[in-house]
Amino acid sequence: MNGAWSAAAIRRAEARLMSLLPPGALMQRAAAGLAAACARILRQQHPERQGGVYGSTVIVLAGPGDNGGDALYAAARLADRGARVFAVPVMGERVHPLAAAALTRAGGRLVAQPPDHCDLLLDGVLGIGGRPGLPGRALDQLGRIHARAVVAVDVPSGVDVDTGAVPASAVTADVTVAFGARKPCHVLGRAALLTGRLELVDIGLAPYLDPHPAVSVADEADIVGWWHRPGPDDDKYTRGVVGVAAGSERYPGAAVLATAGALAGPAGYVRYAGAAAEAVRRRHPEVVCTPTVKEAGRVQAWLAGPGFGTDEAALAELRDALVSPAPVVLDADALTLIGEYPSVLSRREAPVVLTPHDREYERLYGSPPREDRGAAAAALAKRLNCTVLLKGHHTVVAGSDGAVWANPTGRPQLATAGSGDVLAGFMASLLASGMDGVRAAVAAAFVHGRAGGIAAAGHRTVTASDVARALPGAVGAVLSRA
Ligand SMILES: NC(=O)C1=CN([C@@H]2O[C@H](COP(=O)(O)OP(=O)(O)OC[C@H]3O[C@@H](n4cnc5c(N)ncnc54)[C@H](OP(=O)(O)O)[C@@H]3O)[C@@H](O)[C@H]2O)[C@@H](O)CC1
Ligand SMILES: Nc1ncnc2c1ncn2[C@@H]1O[C@H](COP(=O)(O)OP(=O)(O)O)[C@@H](O)[C@H]1O
Ligand SMILES: [K+]
Repeated sequence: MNGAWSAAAIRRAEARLMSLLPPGALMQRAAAGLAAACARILRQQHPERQGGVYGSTVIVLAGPGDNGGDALYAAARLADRGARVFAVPVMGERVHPLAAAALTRAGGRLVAQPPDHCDLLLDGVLGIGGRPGLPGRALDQLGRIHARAVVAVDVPSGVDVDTGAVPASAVTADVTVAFGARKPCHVLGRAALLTGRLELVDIGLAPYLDPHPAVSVADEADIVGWWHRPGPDDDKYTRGVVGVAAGSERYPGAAVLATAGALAGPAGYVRYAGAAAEAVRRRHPEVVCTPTVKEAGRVQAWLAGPGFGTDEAALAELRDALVSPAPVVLDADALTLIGEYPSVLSRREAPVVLTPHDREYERLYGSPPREDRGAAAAALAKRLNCTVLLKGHHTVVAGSDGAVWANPTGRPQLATAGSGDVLAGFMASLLASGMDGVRAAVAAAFVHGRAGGIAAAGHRTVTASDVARALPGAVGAVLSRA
């Protein structure tokens, strides 16, 4: 598991580590890692030039704090290797004095107006001490400089480090070189998009970090650890039976896609309950169909909602699914029904996972999700005592205990009608196999995102059926990667 730590937690760890090191040592570690990352980028830009750094033009936007210090020290290292370096103080004349002196000694220049083209722009305006928004001088320079690559130092300046919100102007980076650990802005919300590719520089902070990150990020090893692989004593029942209450005569496709998602998961048996049995049987002969939830028999997890409507009959089906002691995933129309009749959840004790997109979230919570998407998901999870998977770019999962996970996979091509049905069916299969609600949501988003990647390879257009077809391959890729 990877994690992201708040600015305050990073500062606590930094204080512990710093007390054991000579003054300035940590900043030198950071600057050395940053300079190495910049040199790699310059080498990729100019493979013909020896080393890549010599003869390149580097501009530093230097803020008043240690973030500017890191940038200036790194730029000094690049100047030592023959880069032409121009540093622009963007907060009056306030810059890290020792780092500025090191840059000047190495042949770099502090200027008010740098060239308007460069190979690399180093954003050293603000780090974890920054409040959202950029100083005017930084904005002016960002507007006029054409950079072949923008590298953010630690975080893209201007973002809200602890939430990933971007309420005001901020830097858009190609690469962010972060020190010691991820911060929430690297993995959550719009800030995660501004981060670009993330490179972590190890400055020795890890042993001093709190054991629990503010935001967790799953990796392949987590999914492998949570996955129930069938053993010699398993049969189709012990692997878990998943029930899918989805689709209708009007929307049979939702049933087909949700059952396709369920079939790609670890459960051993998929039951379908609803009015789209004909379409489901035609596409998936292995699915056992009944007209209603009550007639479906026992399952270890239900999915209810996609395409099953919001009328009386749908509400009755939803109530029947919620009566069962099995965990339940509620998606789409079920979320609309819960918004209208919140009392149907009130006597429920077994786990529930809700999978809203932003408009569904608003129906459930009464207002749209805040830009702090981790807090938004956690607030809904707490209020309804459920697990919440808030969809979108960088999907967020929150448990009712406040735990927040950011999904690192996925791509905008997944925003295609029906892809959420596939996700919900797949998640229900994970629940049926015995995974708990938060893990099932985290693992489903992770693998679904990978399936989107496989389906979109080579810039192919992607439909929900493509995502469903790619899911078994994505499962295989994830389970064999760790
Ligand atoms: N932690 C670690 O382990 C390590 C940390 N390291 C580095 O230190 C960085 C943190 O440095 P930092 O604490 O000096 O804060 P930083 O973000 O540079 O600037 C704060 C200054 O900006 C100002 N200011 C704030 N918001 C503003 C705004 N919107 N617009 C304008 N001004 C604004 C604010 O001024 P104020 O108004 O509060 O007086 C204050 O003076 C960290 O990100 C990493 O790069 C590494 O060197 C080594 C290991
Ligand atoms: N901009 C985006 N970038 C990445 N993934 C996205 C984006 N927008 C939506 N998604 C993903 O696409 C899926 C869409 O689900 P949903 O909105 O429920 O669609 P539907 O109801 O049509 O099935 C979700 O997995 C969501 O996280
Ligand atoms: K920065």
